[in-house]
Amino acid sequence: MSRKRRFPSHDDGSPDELHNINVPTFISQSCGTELKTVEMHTCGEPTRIVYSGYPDLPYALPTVTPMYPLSDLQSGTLLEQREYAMSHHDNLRRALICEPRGHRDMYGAVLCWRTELTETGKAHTGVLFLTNDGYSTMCGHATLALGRLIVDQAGSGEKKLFDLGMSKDLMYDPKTQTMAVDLHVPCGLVSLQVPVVFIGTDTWKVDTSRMISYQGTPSWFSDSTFLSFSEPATRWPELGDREEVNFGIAYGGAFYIMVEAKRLGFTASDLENITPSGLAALSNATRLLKEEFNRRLVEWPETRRMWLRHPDYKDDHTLYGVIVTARPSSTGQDTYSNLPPNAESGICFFANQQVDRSPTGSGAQARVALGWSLADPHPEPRTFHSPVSWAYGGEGAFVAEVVGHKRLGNVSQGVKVKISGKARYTGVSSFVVEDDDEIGKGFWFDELGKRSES
Ligand SMILES: O=C(O)[C@H]1NCC[C@@H]1O
Repeated sequence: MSRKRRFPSHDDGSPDELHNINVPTFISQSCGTELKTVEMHTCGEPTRIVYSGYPDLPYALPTVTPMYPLSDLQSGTLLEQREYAMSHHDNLRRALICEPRGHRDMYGAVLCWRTELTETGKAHTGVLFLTNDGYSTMCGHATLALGRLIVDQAGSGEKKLFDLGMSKDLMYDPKTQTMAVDLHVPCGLVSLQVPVVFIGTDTWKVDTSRMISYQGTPSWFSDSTFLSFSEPATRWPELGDREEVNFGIAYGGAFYIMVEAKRLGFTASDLENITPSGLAALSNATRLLKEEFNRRLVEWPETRRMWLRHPDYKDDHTLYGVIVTARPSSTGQDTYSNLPPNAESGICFFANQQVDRSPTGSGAQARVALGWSLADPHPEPRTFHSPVSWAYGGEGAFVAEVVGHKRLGNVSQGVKVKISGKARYTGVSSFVVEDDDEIGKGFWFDELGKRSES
C-alpha cells in the first residue's frame, strides 16, 4: 500500500446496532440520566470519556431550526456549547468527577459531535474537557486517549459503542502507518497521528508499541517575571528567607506558570521521590503562588494582564496551572542529576489543585515554548517525565518536539509543538444518579468542613 487511503469514519448503523451496555431496570428505574463512559489512562492520568447520556449541546446551523432552545446562545460554537454545559449541565460534571464516582484528581471528556469545525469537515469530532473545577481549554493526555479510542473503534469491524456520525473520513498514511484524527478542542484544532496495524483489509487496531502524537494549537512564551511574598499571609514554610519567586508564564492551549522547584524552596528530589507530605507541601506552595498571582493580576495595569491574553483571541484567559520543574528550560542546566540530557521532570497542579499523573501535554507544549523563546531552540525532541513515569522507569513519559513556528497576532512568535505518548484502556462504565440521592450528586470529602461552616 503506497498511497494514502480513506476510510469512512462511521457506518449508518442505527443506535440499536451499537454495543449497548445497559444498566438493569431495577437500578435505572429510580435514576434519571444514565451516563456511559470509556475509561482510559495516559501515564496514570485518567480520562473518563462520556460517549452516551450527556444531553446533546445546542448547535445551530443557519439553515436548520435548532433542536434545542438557544435562548441564551447566539449560535452553538464549541465555546458556546462549553458555556451552555457550564450553565446547564454542571450537575453532570460533578456527578462524574466528584466523589463517590470520581475523586479530586479525576478528569473527564465529553464528545461533542456537532461543532463549527465538524460541520465544515475540519474536525472528526469536538470535545469538552472536565476538571475538578470546570471545563479546561486544552488537555494533551485526554487528546491522546481520544485518538486511540476513535481509531480503535473505527477499525474494529465490530459493533460500536458510539457513532459520532462524523462526516470526515479517516485517512491512513502508509508511509507513517498512522491514521489522522482531527479533534476540535476548546482552544482550537488539534491534529493527531495514531499508529495502526491492519488486521484485515478494512480492519485495524492501534499499534500500542508506538506512540500516538498530536500537534497542538501554537504555543508561546508570554513572560518571565517574579512576585514578592513579603506579606506573612502569602508565604509557605519552605520559602525560608526568600522574599521573591521568579517564574515564567507560557501558553500551550492553556496558561501555565512554570517555576523551578528551588525557587519555591524545594529540591529536585522532592519531585523525584514524591511523598504524601511532600506533595501536600508542594500543593500548598503552588496554591499560594497561584492565589497571589491572581490577586496581583486584578491589581496590575492592563499591560500586565496581557500575560493571559491570547494574541489572536479577545477572550480573557485564566491561569490553568502551575508546573514545578526540576531544571530550568532556559539553560538546560541539570539540577536533576539522574536525568539524561534532553529530559525534564516536573509536576503539574491544575484546576483546583488537581495533580496531573501524566507529564501534562499542554504543559509540555508551554514548556517547550518557554525554552525555545529563551534562545534554546531544542532541536532535539525532549522527554517530559511526571512523578509516575519517573517511578516506572520512564514508562508513560511524553516526548515533545518543535515542528514549526507560527506568528500569533503582531507581538508573539508561536511554536508548533508535537507531543507523543501512549494511552491505555481501563474499562467501560455506566453511571447513574438516583433522583433523591443528595450525596450521590457529588461531593468532596476534604471540603465537608466548609459545608458545615456555610
Ligand atoms: O495533559 C494535559 O494537557 C492535561 N492533563 C491534565 C491537565 C492538562 O489539561
